[in-house]
Amino acid sequence: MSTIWRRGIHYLERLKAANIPNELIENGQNRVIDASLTLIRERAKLKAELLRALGGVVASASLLGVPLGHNSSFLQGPAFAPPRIREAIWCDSTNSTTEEGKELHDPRVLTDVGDVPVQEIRDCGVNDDRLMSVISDSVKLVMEEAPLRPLVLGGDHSISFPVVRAVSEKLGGPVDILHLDAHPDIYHSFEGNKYSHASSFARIMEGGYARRLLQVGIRSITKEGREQGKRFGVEQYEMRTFSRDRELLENLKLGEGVKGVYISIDVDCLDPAFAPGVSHIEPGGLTFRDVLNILHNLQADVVAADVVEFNPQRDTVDGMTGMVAAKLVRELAAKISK
Ligand SMILES: NC(=[NH2+])NCCC[C@H](N)C(=O)O
Ligand SMILES: [Mn+2]
Ligand SMILES: [Mn+2]
Repeated sequence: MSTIWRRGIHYLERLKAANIPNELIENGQNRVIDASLTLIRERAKLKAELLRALGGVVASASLLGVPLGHNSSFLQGPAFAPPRIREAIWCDSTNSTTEEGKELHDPRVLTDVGDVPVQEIRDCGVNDDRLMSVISDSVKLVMEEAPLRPLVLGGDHSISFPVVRAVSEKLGGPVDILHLDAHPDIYHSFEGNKYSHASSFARIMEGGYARRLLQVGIRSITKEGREQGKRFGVEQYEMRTFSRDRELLENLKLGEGVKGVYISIDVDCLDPAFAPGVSHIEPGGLTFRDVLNILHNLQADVVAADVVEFNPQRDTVDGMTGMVAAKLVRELAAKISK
């Protein structure tokens, strides 16, 4: 697949070459984007009205799918993840109770506002600057509706930048970020793409959207990854020292003195034995229980979270990684809601 196709500009170029007036193109793009935001806004409003009528809910997780895969440097399958994750969340092979006893069918724990229609928007020739703004705006629409808090389903990891930007702008200050990943995703730009999934945390740190960034599960890091980490004061916990760091990571307290805590889980933080359905297979990772121990013991006010990089096109036939991603989402919903 050509880079041009992946960046989604070919369609616009073709329309322009055919002498279609800019105004006509832009007007259509605006209408499609407005319609997309309207659907998310109205669903968020409805869910929040119901919760406020119930009363006594401080925070409730609300799913927002961002089916975007074109900023991946390798495979684009993560664009197909959100519906697979939803399907696995409600799969009858399990039940709707989280490990610590929260009930997922209870809207005070989890609701859903649907997906940002990424493909439909790109099909109108919308570029990535604008698309990233639409993602940020969608996240803000969810946060607008207390007690909803966004629980975002990726998508490749590029989506964390517009999501964290929105969270920080909406809350009016930086957050602390717990980022679980095999990779630091902090290249200044990757293959010339500043929105690459391998650069999202460079954009987040440059923007001043995070005070602390803790990266856990790291085992594929280049010289630039380490240098950028130092430059931005990132706390990088590498797998090669995990047995030593475990104690600390399983007793984290984050977010004091800032607006809250954001959790970003790249499914490839897990060892491929636990999660083979990812684009970037990187042996030597965390066990599923390592991740849950870190999450369950974390002391934090989690204001939003994402689960990214699940690639259904690389999953086993029984959808094992879909269940893994779904369980991460379920446990994050439990962590967020209160
Ligand atoms: N979000 C991700 N899965 N990023 C993977 C980035 C892989 C990239 N080749 C690197 O060297 O870091
Ligand atoms: Mn990543
Ligand atoms: Mn990764």
